Order: sequence, then C-alpha cells, then structure tokens
Amino acid sequence: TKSTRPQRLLKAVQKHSTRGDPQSVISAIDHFCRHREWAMNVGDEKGSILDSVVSELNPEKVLELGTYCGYSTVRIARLLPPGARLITLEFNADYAAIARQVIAWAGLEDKVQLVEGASGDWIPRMKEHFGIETFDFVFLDHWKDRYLPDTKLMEDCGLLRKGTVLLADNVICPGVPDYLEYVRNSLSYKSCYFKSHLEYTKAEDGLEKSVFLG
Ligand SMILES: O=C(NCCCCc1cc2cnccc2s1)c1cc(-c2ccc(F)cc2)cc(O)c1O
Ligand SMILES: [Mg+2]
Repeated sequence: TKSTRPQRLLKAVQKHSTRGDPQSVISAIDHFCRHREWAMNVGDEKGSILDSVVSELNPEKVLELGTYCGYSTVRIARLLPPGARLITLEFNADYAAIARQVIAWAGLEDKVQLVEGASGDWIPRMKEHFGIETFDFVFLDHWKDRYLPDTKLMEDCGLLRKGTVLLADNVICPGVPDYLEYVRNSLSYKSCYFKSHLEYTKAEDGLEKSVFLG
C-alpha cells in the first residue's frame, strides 16, 4: 500500500541525517519539505524565532500542543538544559508513531514525553498525571480553533504562572483570530507579533508571543 507523507519524511530523516545529531535532523526535514513534499512543520524561518524565544527563556517545563512529525519537538528539546522536560501532545496516532521515531533518531527521547490524545482531555490531567505544577513555556501548534479554549483551560487549571510564555504558530495562516484578539486585549497578557512566512512558502504567517502576567 502507498506510504504516507510522514512515513516518507521519516525515511528522509533516516537517510539524510546523523543519528543523535538534532541539527542534522532539522536540516533533513527542512530540505525534504522544501524540495520534495511540503509538510506543516513550523519550518526553518519561524523555527529560528522559536529557537531564540526558547534560548532566552531556558525553560525547565515545556508543553507543546501538536507534535506532528516531531520537528518543533526536536527544535525545542535540543535547546533545553539537562533535567528539563518537554511534554508534547499529538491527537493522531499515525503522526505520533512517526514523531516517536524522529525524536529517538535525534537522541532526545530522555527529554521528551509524547502523549497521544486531545488537549482538552489532557490539560486538566497534567498535574496529577505528570506531577507538573506550572509550565514555563507553551508552544501552541494544534487545532487552530483550540488555541483560545485551551489557553483559558490552562489558566483555569492553574498551569500558567507569572512569566509563563505562550508562543503560538500560524496566527495569520491558517489564522487564529479569536485567540489573537484575546491575548492582545487581555490585561493578563503582554503580547507581541513576530512576522514571518508560512513554512517553506512566501505566504505571510507569524508567531505570537504572549507572557502571562498572573
Ligand atoms: O493544522 C495545522 N496544525 C494542526 C494539526 C494538528 C492536529 C492536532 C490536534 C490536537 C488536539 N489535541 C492535542 C494535540 C493535537 S494535534 C497546521 C496547518 C497549516 C496549514 C495547512 C494548509 C495550508 F494551506 C496552510 C497552512 C500550517 C501549520 O503550521 C499548521 O500547524
Ligand atoms: Mg503550525
């Protein structure tokens, strides 16, 4: 039977990158998506912005909503200090299976916990299931109509603390208008927009960085 795009992406990683070398994994995925098949990774341009936000923050506890093939998981985990933990949620079991292999190939499995399921089900269970009090950094890259309800859910579950940084992908394309309106007008957030492009294209897109003020 025909292979899936994530399966072909994994093959390209295993063929064109070095096991245990996260940077070579990132480069192999970017090359595959730019020259072979487009895929919805955050990509190299927005990925550099993601890198700078993570490097500046040096977070200990990270939540990623939307793993896909693990590209941004690898980008974030490779920058985390020893002992830091990244929990990443993926809804699609096939994507999760590929992501586990990409993360393992990059040699980052000790820093990453991949959980399969819906954000709305897992966010309320973070404390009792993972022993997480609050997150230092959250990367939102899942269903665009879940960014706002899940942000409110994280607030209500006490998972955000003064200074927690939310970084949201795709705020222009596909777009998250309700989320943008909320974080830009709420007195509980200090928000700023990083203009960029939709991964591997010339279309406008960007990342919104929002600091929770408590
Ligand atoms: O849909 C996107 N990402 C979400 C899919 C994740 C589904 C999940 C739901 C869920 C629920 N709970 C827990 C975990 C998860 S994972 C997406 C789409 C585009 C795009 C596609 C076509 C196009 F023409 C232009 C842009 C670009 C992007 O960068 C994206 O991220
Ligand atoms: Mg995205």
